[in-house]
Amino acid sequence: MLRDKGAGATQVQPTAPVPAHAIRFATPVVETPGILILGRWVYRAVRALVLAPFRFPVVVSTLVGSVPTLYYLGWVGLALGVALSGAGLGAWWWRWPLSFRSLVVLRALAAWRWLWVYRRHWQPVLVVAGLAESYQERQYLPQIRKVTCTEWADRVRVRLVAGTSPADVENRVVELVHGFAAPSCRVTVLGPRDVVLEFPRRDLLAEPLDALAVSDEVDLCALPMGLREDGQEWRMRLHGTHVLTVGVTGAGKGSVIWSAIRALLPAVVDGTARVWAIDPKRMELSYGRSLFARYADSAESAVGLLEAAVEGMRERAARYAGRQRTHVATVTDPFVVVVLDEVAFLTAYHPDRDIRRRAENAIATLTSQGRSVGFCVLAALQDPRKEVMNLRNLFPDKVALRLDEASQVDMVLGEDARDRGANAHLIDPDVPGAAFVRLEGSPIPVRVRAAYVTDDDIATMTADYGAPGLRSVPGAEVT
Ligand SMILES: Nc1ncnc2c1ncn2[C@@H]1O[C@H](COP(=O)(O)OP(=O)(O)OP(=O)(O)O)[C@@H](O)[C@H]1O
Repeated sequence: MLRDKGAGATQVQPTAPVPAHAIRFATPVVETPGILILGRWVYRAVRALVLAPFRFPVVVSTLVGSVPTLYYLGWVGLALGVALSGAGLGAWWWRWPLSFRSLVVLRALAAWRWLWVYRRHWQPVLVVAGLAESYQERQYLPQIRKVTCTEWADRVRVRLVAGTSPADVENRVVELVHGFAAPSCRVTVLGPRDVVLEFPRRDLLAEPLDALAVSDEVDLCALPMGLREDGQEWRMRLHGTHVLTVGVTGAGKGSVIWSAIRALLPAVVDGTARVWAIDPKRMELSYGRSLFARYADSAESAVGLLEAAVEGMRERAARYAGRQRTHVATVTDPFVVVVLDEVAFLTAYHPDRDIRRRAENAIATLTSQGRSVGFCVLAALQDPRKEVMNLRNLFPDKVALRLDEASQVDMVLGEDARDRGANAHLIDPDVPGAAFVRLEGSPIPVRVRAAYVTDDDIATMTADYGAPGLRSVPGAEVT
C-alpha cells in the first residue's frame, strides 16, 4: 500500500544499515527492467511539464512570453519588455501595495522558502527527528503539499504517511523548530493525514513591549494588553468573563494584571468601572493602591473584600431579576473587577482552614454567578494543580505564561492545548510576559506578549488617575 503514490508518502533510500539478525528472511530481489525505469522518468517529466503552469504560473508565463519576444524583437525588445514589466510591477506596488504584497511578494517568498528551506532540509530534518517511517526496509516521509507565507509565518501543508497520526508530529515540534531554525512551530489538523505546520519567520515577541498608551475609549470586552505573535494587538475580554493568569514566579503575571488595570483607567475615572484589589504579597499591587476602590492585603481583609463582592453581586442580581438579563456598565452599576494576586495564598496555603473555606466559597460564587451582573475576577496563580486550585475550571478564560511542566499546559488551557502547539512550558525565561491564550471563537491557542508596565508607569498612572479622580466618583472607597 505504501508503494502507492496515493498513499501520500515519499519514499527515500535507507540511510542506515539494517541491524544484524540471526536468521534473516528477505524478500527476493527482482530487477526492474530498464524500460520501466525510463518510462517512469518520462512520465514524471511530462507530468511536471503539464503541471508547471498551474504550480508556477508567474515563472512559466514569463518564460513563455520571453521566448517569442527574443525571437521576433531581439535582445533590445526583450530588455524593453523586462523594463516595462518592472515598471508595471512598480506601479502595482505603488498603487495597490496590499494586493501586490499578497499576490506577488508573499507568493514569491513562499516559492523561495519551499525550495530553499523546506524542500532542501525536509528529508534530513524529518529523518533525524524520527518522523521517517520504515516499511519493508524502506523509509517513507510525510510529503510537503504546499508552502504558503503569511506576513509573519510559513504554513507548510503536509500529507502524513498512512498509518501515522498528527500526534507523532506534535510530539516532534521541538525537533522541527530547531531543524528549520524557526522560533516555534504550531501543528493544525485539517483532516485525515492533512496537517499544517506553521513556522513563524521571526519572533515578533522577542523584544519587550512598553506599556500601551491609555485610550479614552474603553471597550471592556477587548482591552488592549500587548501583542500577538502575528503582529496584531492582543486584546482581552474582562466584561462577561473571568480570567485566570497562570505562570511560574517571574513569568510576568504582574504585566498581565497591570496591563488590564491600565487599559481600564479611563472607565475607572469616569466611574463606570471599579478595581478591587487583593494583594497578599503586598508587593505587586500596593504600588498603585490609590487606583483601587478597595484594597486588601491581609487574609482576613481579603476574605472580607471577596464576601463584600459576593454581597454586591447578589444585591445586583436581586434588582435585575425579571427586569434585565445583561449588565451595562454605568456610574450607578459599575463594572467591578476583583484583582486577586496569588489566589493560592487564600485557597491553599493559608494555615487557617476557615479562611481557606470562606475564600473558596466566595471565589466560587463570584466566578459562577458574577459575570452576567458585571463582576469579574482577574486572578493570578503560580501552580495550576488541582490540590492548589480546584476552582480553575470556573474561569472561562485563561492566560498560560511560562509553566513548570508540560502537563500543566492542558490543565490551564484545556485538554488539547499542547497538541495544538501551546508549549507554555517551553517559553524562554528571558521572555517574561510571553503567554499562550485562546482567543474567542478559535480553538487554536495564540502566543502573545503582555506589555510591560514599569514602576514608573504605575507612578504616572496613580498621579494621573489615582485617588483624587476616584474620590470624585460617588461610592468609591479607598481603604
Ligand atoms: N511583559 C513583560 N515584558 C518584559 N519584561 C517583563 C514583563 N513582565 C515581567 N517582566 C520582567 O520580569 C520580572 C518578573 O515579572 P513579574 O513580577 O510580573 O512576574 P510574576 O509572574 O508576577 O512573578 P511573581 O509570581 O514572583 O510575582 C519583572 O521584574 C520584569 O523585569
